[in-house]
Amino acid sequence: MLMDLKERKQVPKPPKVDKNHNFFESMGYALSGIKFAFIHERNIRYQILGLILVMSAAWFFALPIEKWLILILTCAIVICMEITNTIAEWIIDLVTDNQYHPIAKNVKDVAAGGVLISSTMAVIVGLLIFVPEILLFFNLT
Ligand SMILES: Nc1ncnc2c1ncn2[C@@H]1O[C@H](COP(=O)(O)OP(=O)(O)OP(=O)(O)O)[C@@H](O)[C@H]1O
Repeated sequence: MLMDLKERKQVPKPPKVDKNHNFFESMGYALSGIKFAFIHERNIRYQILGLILVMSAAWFFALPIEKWLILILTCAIVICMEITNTIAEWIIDLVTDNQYHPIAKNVKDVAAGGVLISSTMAVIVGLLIFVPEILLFFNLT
């Protein structure tokens, strides 16, 4: 009887492939997805570091709420585009089994283009918001 229980404990749970049954289950898998992306994607780590630096600078310059909102939304767009790019890369690698395909190239290039556009816009937004603050801080206006 004791042996039975011990053996049963060692049986690995089958991988989950059905739908989530409640909000907390969905949340748990979403958080593990973020953790996985953070561990495996260097760019996401850089972007989260960038988010922390931008938020610290916003706090340092005591920016008004409107500018906080713009910065938060801009950072969120960049991180979400990076996550979309990561999804595209993994799906392509899964489907092509890492073999060359011209459509796979287009999908990956377009996804990377989305990241490039959002990051470029984020840099412009950052310059527009922070350059006047820096000039004011050093009395250069
Ligand atoms: N299966 C494939 N078929 C055709 N081209 C591919 C394939 N896999 C990758 N490529 C090409 O190589 C490029 C880099 O792909 P890769 O998956 O390494 O992205 P990455 O360098 O990890 O991107 P990131 O810098 O966003 O993490 C793609 O943009 C694409 O042009």
